[in-house]
Amino acid sequence: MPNQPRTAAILVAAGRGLRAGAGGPKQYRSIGGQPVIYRAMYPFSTHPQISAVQPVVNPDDAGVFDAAVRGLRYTPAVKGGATRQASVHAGLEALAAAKPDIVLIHDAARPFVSASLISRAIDAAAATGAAIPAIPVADTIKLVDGNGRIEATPERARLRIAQTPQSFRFDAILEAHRRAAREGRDDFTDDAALAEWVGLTVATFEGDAANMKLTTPEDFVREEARLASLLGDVRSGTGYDVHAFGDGDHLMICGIRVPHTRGFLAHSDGDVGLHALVDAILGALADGDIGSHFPPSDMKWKGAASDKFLKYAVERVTSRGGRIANLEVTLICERPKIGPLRDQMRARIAEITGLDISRVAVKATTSERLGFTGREEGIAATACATIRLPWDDKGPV
Ligand SMILES: Nc1ccn([C@@H]2O[C@H](COP(=O)(O)OP(=O)(O)OP(=O)(O)O)[C@@H](O)[C@H]2O)c(=O)n1
Ligand SMILES: C[C@](O)(CO)[C@H](O)COP(=O)(O)O
Repeated sequence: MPNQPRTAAILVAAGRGLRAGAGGPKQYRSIGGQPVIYRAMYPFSTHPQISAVQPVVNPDDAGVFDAAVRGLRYTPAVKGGATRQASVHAGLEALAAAKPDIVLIHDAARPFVSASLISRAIDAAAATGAAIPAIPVADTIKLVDGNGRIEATPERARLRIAQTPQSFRFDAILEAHRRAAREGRDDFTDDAALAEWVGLTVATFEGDAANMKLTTPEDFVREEARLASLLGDVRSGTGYDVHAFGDGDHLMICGIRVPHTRGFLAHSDGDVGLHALVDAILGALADGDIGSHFPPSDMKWKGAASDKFLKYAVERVTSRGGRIANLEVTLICERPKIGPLRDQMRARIAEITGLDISRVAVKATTSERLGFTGREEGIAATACATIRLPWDDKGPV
């Protein structure tokens, strides 16, 4: 095994979710405001050790699949089979040409998988060749006959609940699936069972009680309530920007054109208000700053309208499944007078960001004729953004 094994992930999503009741296949239903499959795929798509994410879907779901995972990194989906086992096999065959060293196989119906569980799965496969996440059993389990009479009480301390992502050396699990297909075995409910059948030793590693599979309508009700009760991953960021005045007859401030006796000296349109907001949002995401995303050295941004920058920052939040709770900007200048323009600016920021205007504040102050803003050499702006990400790899704050 190379030092840095190439690791792919298969996301099986071709099931019909019959046990979950009405509402279409459960992986496309919403949980905590996001499609189940988006939550299940996101930690794989963003994991630095996963080189490819291979979804397996039912062709009837192609449209809803595309919409549900928009913005995530994955290779084109392949068609699933009539059973979970057949769907996994289809995913493995799709990866056969790329031949990764390790493959992780995950249920799209397990939306609460974390980055750390994925890392454990990769480490376990690298160390053992075949491993699954497992959690201890809390209740006593009975083995019963067809009439419900107890045949045996297995020793609870040795029982485990099997989860996904299950991780394997790619060539071994592909060969195991091919052999099962050749021999007409299609009854394995997980890949570990199939691996055991071909004689592989399968290890276990620490699973995660939160990484449950959504199977029944009650699972949806319970997990929806749990998510609603969480504060979520709330973050705030601040931004600051300054632009000097030059020649001109108008200024762009907070997305609106303000007639003025001066213009801005700037690479873009010089909209200090929007620039400060972009930095506040990127700050909340710990995702660099406006200069790192739109370098002033890049001629592409010369004279650019700053609403593009703000839209981009908002998309950085929404593509992570997050939402902006509120935006606030304070403009520091003697002139132009911001008060009469305040609501127009709030409306424009709300329009650019898709927020309700009640979540957008525009404030202004002078600097009492002190400093560069007091001397009317330019305008400064500070901003603050609060965002809420739906969950965090390290758990809710
Ligand atoms: N033919 C199938 C059956 C299941 N799966 C996937 O395997 C995972 C675990 O299966 P399960 O929870 O049983 O899902 P369903 O088969 O959809 O559910 P049900 O048995 O209630 O119909 C799910 O992500 C499901 O989409 C699949 O890709 N192809
Ligand atoms: C693979 C699995 O999620 C491990 O617990 C489980 O076996 C899937 O079973 P299902 O019958 O497809 O629900």
